[in-house]
Amino acid sequence: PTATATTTGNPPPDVIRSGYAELIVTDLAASRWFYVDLLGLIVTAEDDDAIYLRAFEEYLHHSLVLRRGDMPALGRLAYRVRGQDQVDAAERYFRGIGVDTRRVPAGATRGIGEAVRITDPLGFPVEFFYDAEHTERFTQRYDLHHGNAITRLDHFNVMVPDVKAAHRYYTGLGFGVSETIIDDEDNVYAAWLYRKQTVHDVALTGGDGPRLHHIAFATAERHQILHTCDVLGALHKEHHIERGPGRHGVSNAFYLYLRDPDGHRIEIYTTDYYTGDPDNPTVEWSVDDDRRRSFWGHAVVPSWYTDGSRVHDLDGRVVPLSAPAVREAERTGVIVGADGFAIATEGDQKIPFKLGEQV
Ligand SMILES: O=C1C=CC(S(=O)(=O)O)=CC1(O)O
Ligand SMILES: [Fe+2]
Repeated sequence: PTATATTTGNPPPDVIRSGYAELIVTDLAASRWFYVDLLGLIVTAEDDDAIYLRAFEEYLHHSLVLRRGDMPALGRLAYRVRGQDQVDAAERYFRGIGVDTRRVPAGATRGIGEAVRITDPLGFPVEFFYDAEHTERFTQRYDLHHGNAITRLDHFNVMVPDVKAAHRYYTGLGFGVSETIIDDEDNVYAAWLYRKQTVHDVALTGGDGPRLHHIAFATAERHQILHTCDVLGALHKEHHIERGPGRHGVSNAFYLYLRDPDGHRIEIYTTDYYTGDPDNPTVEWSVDDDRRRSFWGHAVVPSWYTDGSRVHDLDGRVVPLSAPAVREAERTGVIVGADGFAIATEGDQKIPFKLGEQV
């Protein structure tokens, strides 16, 4: 995929992957239990206000920051670019398209070098960085791995009122499109876009936005996801499981969705597929195909479509929401749109035990 220069001729920054996220949490100790004791992320650094976490294959300072705040929110999504010169390119490109663009000094985020922060055209707080402190990579520290060893950050999923506009924005940054959910009336319900050579670094979910849908981490193998489920059951904390475990249609990944103590959604994800050739084809799913979200046809709980985390602007204020301008086809009469709560049928018979019949 090739990026398109702006009208001022400035090419977009060369993004290599989703780099880190900052989540605002209301109880740092409760969040520490969830992300460190339960999920097994490694603490690179911590102080009274924040915890800096990384996964076992990661050698940069962190891929997740938990920062204490009064209400849960997304503080920032950060993409790593290919070099410090691409931070400069980001500044030129985003000033060129007229969005709020600010350069921050090294250390503005502990462990991260000089970077550029924007409010992107979709309303999200996004940082572009390269320089970052290196730390020990625990890939083979099996003495420290729990049974659910998380290997790395995989992707962001964001909720936007206009998926098509968000799709245009990200393809303009040179992201490839690996998969979409569409209908026969040219509606796009969701899309998955990538810079690294897997299914996505960012996914677009239709709904009121800007909101964060989830942050996803990868494990190496499915059994590590199942171990997290067993641990939650054993601890009688099973209420943290929102959806799954299961197999996705889109991405083909094996998945589990959790809700952290503040309700932020975290996906644990493994075995998607390679997308690195220039002619990698886009997989298009019909919104009527009940295998799209869960390949085995499992119902998707309503909260997975309706809930998301509010986002901060660059000054820490909550960004107001916009609703989808055009309500999707009224197959379900639900404002989330046809991609949620589909009515499953066999021939002309509705299937009573499927979710769409129950909401
Ligand atoms: O990572 C993902 C891959 C697939 C899906 S879906 O539920 O299959 O649409 C959701 C997701 O964006 O979380
Ligand atoms: Fe995901």
